[in-house]
Amino acid sequence: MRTKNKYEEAKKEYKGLGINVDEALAKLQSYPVSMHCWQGDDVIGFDGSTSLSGGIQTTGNYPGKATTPEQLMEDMDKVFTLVPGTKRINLHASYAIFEDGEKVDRDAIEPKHFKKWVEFAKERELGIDFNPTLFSHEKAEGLTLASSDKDIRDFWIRHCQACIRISEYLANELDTHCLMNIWIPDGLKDIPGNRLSPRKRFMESLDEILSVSYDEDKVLVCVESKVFGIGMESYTVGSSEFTMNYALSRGILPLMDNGHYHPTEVVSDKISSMLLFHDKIALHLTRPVRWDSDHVVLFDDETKEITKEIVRNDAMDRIYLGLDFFDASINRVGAWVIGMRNAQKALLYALLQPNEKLSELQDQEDFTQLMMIQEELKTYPFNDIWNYYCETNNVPIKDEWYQDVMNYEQEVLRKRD
Ligand SMILES: C[C@H](O)[C@H](O)[C@@H](O)C(=O)CO
Ligand SMILES: [Mn+2]
Repeated sequence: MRTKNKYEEAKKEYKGLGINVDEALAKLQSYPVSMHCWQGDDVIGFDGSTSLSGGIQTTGNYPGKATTPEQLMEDMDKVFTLVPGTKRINLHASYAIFEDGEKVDRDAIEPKHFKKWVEFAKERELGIDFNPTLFSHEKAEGLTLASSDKDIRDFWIRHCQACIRISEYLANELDTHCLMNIWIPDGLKDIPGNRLSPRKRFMESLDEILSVSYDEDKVLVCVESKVFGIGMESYTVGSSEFTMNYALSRGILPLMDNGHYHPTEVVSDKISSMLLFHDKIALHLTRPVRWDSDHVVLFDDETKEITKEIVRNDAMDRIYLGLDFFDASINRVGAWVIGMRNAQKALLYALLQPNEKLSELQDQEDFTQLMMIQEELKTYPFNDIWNYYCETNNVPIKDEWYQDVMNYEQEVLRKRD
């Protein structure tokens, strides 16, 4: 093996800090990261919508976007050959696959519309996570689950109930849980005349959605908060306080997306508080640049701080991690690979921290040593461990994946346009 000698040397250095590298790698290997399908086609889906709404936006026009389920699956397969670790996939309801000219509206989708995804996942031993799609639809031009129009509310309630049935089907077929995340884009551009009523309607709609019977061990329903969206700058119905209180009071999971808070707030600082009150929580890993821009996840400080919180709080079995970005300005497969590899890298970085020692130093108020160790660790031979992990996972080391993506672009993506 090309990476073995350097790995053995690096292991000795980490051992000096009391870190068991083999144990860290074993933990990393089994921790699933859920890969969002929507990076591959700019959040468009296959159910007929042609433009993205809901106050989120993809920018860029890089060639080669997937426009069919087959193309999207082909691109995801390419990514899987280049990313180590255990993966799940995360689908939106708008990625339903209709066959033989059939087409139903979102409130009538059924498990059979996801049969091809189940086949795809089974062949690759992947779990599937799921999301109702309450945007990019004529009935989502105003509010959805919080609408003052009962017909609109009822349509989206039926949609979310259908999604619970589909999530249960996915969980049963794949013999693993399905995380079902509800995010609504409901909000107002300008100062509201009434903040309470839409939130009350949202609460009642959610209660009605959750009134269907389903296996709560298999379908993990969560609600994702947000602070603002494009065109909803002044008020979002599903605010952080709303979703936290709703999730806690109804025994479902809160989902925190690190693009969904005020710019100086960080999700890494929220995780420990949430863990004290919730058995399980979910995260969307993204990169907000000045706003919820959904840039590709990097190996940056906040990504590392988030993964450190997952690991050091001994919460790898309590925190469900998924990615959420969409960049159409660069090669979309490359974007996925970079984001997924960085999520894995950040988890590894977190697993290679002397957490007990750091905690002791904090309690002893030895802040100089605490800072010193954290800084010195930044130049430890982390890369030698990462390369070994990639090689043992049969995926390229270092930048060697890049040429593969470029060849794929020439041979597959550019032939699509
Ligand atoms: C497409 C996703 O569901 C969406 O990005 C949501 O999770 C979100 O973060 C909206 O800002
Ligand atoms: Mn999100």
